This record gives sequence, C-alpha cells and structure tokens, in this order.
Amino acid sequence: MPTGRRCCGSRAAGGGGRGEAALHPVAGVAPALEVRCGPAVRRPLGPPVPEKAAALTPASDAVARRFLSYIAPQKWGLLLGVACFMAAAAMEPLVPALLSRLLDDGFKADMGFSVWWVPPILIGMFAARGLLLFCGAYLFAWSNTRVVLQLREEMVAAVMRADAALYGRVAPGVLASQVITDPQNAVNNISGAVVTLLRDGTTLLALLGYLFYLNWKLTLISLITLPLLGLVVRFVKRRVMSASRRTHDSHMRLIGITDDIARAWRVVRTFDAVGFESRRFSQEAQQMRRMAIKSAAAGASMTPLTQTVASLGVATILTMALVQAQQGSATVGEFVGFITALLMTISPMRHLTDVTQPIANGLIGAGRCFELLDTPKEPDRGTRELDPAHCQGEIRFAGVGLTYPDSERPALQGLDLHVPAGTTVALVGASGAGKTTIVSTLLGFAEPTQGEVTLDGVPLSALRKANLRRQFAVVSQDIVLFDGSIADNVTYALPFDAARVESCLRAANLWDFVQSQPEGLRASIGTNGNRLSGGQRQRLAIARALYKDARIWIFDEATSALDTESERIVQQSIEQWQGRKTLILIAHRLSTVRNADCIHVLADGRVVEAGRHAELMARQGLYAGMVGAQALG
Ligand SMILES: Nc1ncnc2c1ncn2[C@@H]1O[C@H](COP(=O)(O)OP(=O)(O)OP(=O)(O)O)[C@@H](O)[C@H]1O
Repeated sequence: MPTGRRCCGSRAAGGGGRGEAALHPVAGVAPALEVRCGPAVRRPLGPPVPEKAAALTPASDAVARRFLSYIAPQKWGLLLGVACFMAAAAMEPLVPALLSRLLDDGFKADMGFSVWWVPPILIGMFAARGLLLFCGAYLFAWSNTRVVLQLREEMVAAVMRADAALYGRVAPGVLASQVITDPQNAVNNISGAVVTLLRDGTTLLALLGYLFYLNWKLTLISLITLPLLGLVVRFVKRRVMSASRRTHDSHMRLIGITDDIARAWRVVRTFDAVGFESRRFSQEAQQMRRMAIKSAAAGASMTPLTQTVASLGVATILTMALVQAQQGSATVGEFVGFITALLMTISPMRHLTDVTQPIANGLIGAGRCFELLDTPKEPDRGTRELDPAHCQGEIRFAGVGLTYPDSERPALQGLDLHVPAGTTVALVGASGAGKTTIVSTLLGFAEPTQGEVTLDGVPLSALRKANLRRQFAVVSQDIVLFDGSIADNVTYALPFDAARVESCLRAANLWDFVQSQPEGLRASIGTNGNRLSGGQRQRLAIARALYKDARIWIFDEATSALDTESERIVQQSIEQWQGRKTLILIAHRLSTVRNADCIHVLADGRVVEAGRHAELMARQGLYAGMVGAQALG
C-alpha cells in the first residue's frame, strides 16, 4: 500500500454551524405532490384512513379529454372497428324483418321467392354479422393495446425520472400496480363502454328506425320515458363514480400493505407479527369490501331502475299494439315484427345503461395514470458535461451546509473537504455524522443549502445529473440487486464482456463461488439476490461497481458483511487501483481504512480531524480514541 501521498485538503473545522433554513436540499420536494399522491401514498401502521380522505383526483372531464389525446393516434383502427360493430348492429333488425315477411307470405302458395333461399339467407346473415363482430373486436384490441403500451412506457419513464420524494411516499407495490394495471383498466373499461355505446346505440337506433317504419305513433309514445331515463342514469352515475373511486383508493392501500408484508416477511415472522399484520390487512380489506359493496350496489341499481322506467313505455306500447291488432288494423306479421323489434330494444337499452360503471372505473384508472405522469421530475438544472474519458476525479466541498427537508438539524455544516484526483480518502465518524450525506451530495441526490461542491473544478449543480453520475461507481450500505443472473447483475445496463466480468468477479473474491454454481455466470440470484448470503450480495455489488469502471469509486461500508479473509482479498484488489482512481472509502471498521492517503474524521456534519493514520494517532484526538475503543472491543 503506497503511503506518504500528499492529499489532505480538508480544513479540520470547528465553526460554520449556523442553523441554515431548510431550502429543500433533496432534489425537488414539490408541493404539488402533496395533493396528487393522496390515495396511493404509504400509510403508517395503523387503522384504515376514513373513506372521505381519498377522493383527490383531477376532474373527470379533464381526464376524459386527456385520455382522448392518447386515443387519437389510433383513430383509424378504432373507426374501422366501430364501422364493423355498427354494420353488425345495423343488421340486427333484419331478423324481425325476415320473420315478419315469412309469417305474412311464407304460408301462402306463392310467396314471391323460393323457400330454399331461406336457409342460406339466414346463415349468411349470421355469418356476416359474426365476421363483422370479429373484425371489430380485433381492430379494437389492436388499437387498445397500443394505447396501453404507450401509457405504460410513459409511466415507467415518469417513475424513473421522478423526484426522490415519490419513492418515500408511494410503496413500490403500489407503483408497480399503477404502471401495470391502471392503463389496462382505463383502456379496457373505457373502450368496452365506447363499444357498447356505439354497438348497442346503433342497434337501438336501427331498431327504433324499423319501429318508426312499422308504426311511428306507437314508437313515439315509447320515447316519452327517455327524459326520465336520463335523470335516473345521471343520478346513479354520480354515486357509482364516487363509490368506485373510494374502492380503487382502498385497493391501492391494500396493495401497499401486501407489499410491506412480502418485502418484510422475515421481520414479520421474527417479530411474531403474523397476527398483527393479518389484522392490519383485514381492517383495510374489510374497508375495501364495504366500499366494493357500495360501488356494486350503486352500479347494480342502474338496471332495475332503468328497466322499471323502460317497462312503463313497453307496457303502454304492448297494450296499444294488441288493441290495434285486435281491431284488425295490423297484420299478424306486422304485430309480431313490431313486438319482436320492441322486445329486442330491451337488451341494447340495458347494456347502454350498464356502461356507467365501466366509464367511472375507466376514468379513475386514467386519472391515476395521469397523476403518475404528472409526478414532479427530479430537478436537473445542469447544462454542462464532463467527458468520462477525461474526468480527473478531483472533488472539493467548500463551506457546504445541508439540511434535509422536515429536519431541524443540519446534516452537513460548513464542510470543507478536498479530494485530489487519484487519491484514496476515508470518511470516518460516528453514526449520523454525515458520511452518507456526502455521498448523496456527490451523486446529486441531495443539494447543499450552502456552499459549493465541485468536480474537476466544475460546480456539481452545473453538470447534467446523468453525466455527473456517470463519473461514479458506488457500493452503498443498502445492497440492491436485480432479479436475474450473476452476469446480468455484474454487467448491469452495460454490454457483456466475459473477460472483464471474470476479472471483476475475481477482484470481488466471488469467482470461486461462480464456478461452484452448475450454471456458472448464468446462475439466477433470485429477487434482490435472496439466494445469496449477505457477504456474497456485497461482493456481487462490488463486482458490479468495478465493472462500471468509473473515474471515482465510492465504497460506503462495502465490506462490512465480509469475513476477515474475504475483506482482505477485496481490499487488496481495490488497492491495486490506488493512484489510478479516486477512491472514497466509508467504514466503521477503522482497520479497513488505515492505508488511505487521508482520513477525514467527521462529527456533526463537519470535518473535525484530517490526516494519515499515523498523524491522527500521534494527535491523540477523536480518531485515536475511536481506534483505541475498537481495539479494546
Ligand atoms: N433523508 C433524510 N431525511 C432527513 N434526515 C436525514 C436523511 N438522511 C439522513 N438524515 C440525517 O442526516 C444526518 C446524517 O446522516 P448520514 O446518513 O449522512 O450519517 P452517516 O454518517 O452516514 O451515518 P451511518 O454511519 O449511520 O450511516 C443524520 O442526523 C440523519 O438523521
């Protein structure tokens, strides 16, 4: 391990501890989110929130207009599909018409056409109608799936560029459900309702046209119930909308709880909290059930109410038609044709009144999609870029202060720290001293409220976030791995290079393990690496960081889960890079950082001592005390 390098640029400071006002240092804590994320937010452990707390969604007509803008590019597929449905619907009155003609003429000797035409006409009619319905359904599916795809892609992009506040507020499971389920629900419900409106609406119009043709007076009388029907539909629709929204919000909260239970399954069992979690789940599930019943009841009341109103018209007309038939002013065929067509209007009318609930559900789903799409983005005001090939890796903190939102105490205060390019520095200090906050600041996840941080002399705020992060490879305290193979995790988002993968795995002391696996590099590691031990997960994360080959490497407690021998091997591998990379090591185990070019001792968000191991030991200050305490331990 090379020693004696000149690097300590920090000012072991005392002052600078003014209580800075919290100016939202964490990127973009936008107040808008407070309103938008109402229903799907994480809830603390406790009883379900009252029903009324949930209904904060954009107005449904605005949602409908915005949804239409997604539908518009698919208009040709949809219009063609609609044309098929309408043509099929327009064929509907052909059945009563044929029946009427057959009854009136079919029993006469000369009915004007051969009886053998009847089967092909009938079969042809049904076949043509079936083909039209199939084409309509296919075209609708083709167009709908494109809308769903577009919404999902935009939503997942919105999640990936969202402000950090989103992840603290919305449970991962809820986010997953929103991205996967909401677009599908919105499109299926709304397009289903539109198909019903068009298909059954056309059927109804065609049947009404035929009824007018047969007997316009009777048909006109049947229309007197329409205004009453409209009132009933409006009333029920409001109730359905409100109940559906509350059911959906409860559904999202239930997903949040289930997500907690699945993620923390070990904790749940270790704390013997199965009963507690069951009760928590059951409370919310029962609330959801109550709301689902309300929603279903509101939806189900539509059909009986509208049918009762419609039956007034049907009863009147039927009676009048019978009277007319008895008086001989209508033939048997006309009577049967009229009554058949009249009875055939009931089915489309019922379908038309049933579209309220799907439309309500669809608009709620669409509203949730737009809420996520409108999530504030992580602010990125930087315009400059550093070429990764030429980045030197020199870092400077000058009088940096940082207070997290909702926090009174500054996490960093008057921090001065210089990391010359190509040196190895260690950050040590008690828990809460501000070490990880320094890393978050370097990666642009937290922004200083005071002072400035520069990389190669360029203020971090002037750099594009993506470019800034490209200069760093980080192994953080919380290891996050992906559900895939070992190779997938090492090369994450980079092209596969077998030789480099092997050398990184060797450097991380994981190659022997890989070779012991029957599938080698292709061995699956399970969700978040749950088929690996804690140490193996950490070593895989180290290999992933090495593979990225960035200019600056940060190891935040990266070897804390390793046994002594493994830690020594990994350290030796990392030390080979000293001088060629800027290395920032954070560790509680001080033996792992004693070879650093400079050790910065942090307390209360500022550097209180800095120097090489020997210098700090000679000073007999805080560092020497910590080393002594660990040696004693
Ligand atoms: N997201 C946050 N919101 C509010 N306060 C935070 C947040 N993250 C950290 N803090 C606070 O900032 C201070 C510094 O935390 P930090 O995580 O940087 O300490 P650390 O030195 O890395 O601690 P450890 O060694 O335990 O990881 C602590 O008082 C902590 O409570």
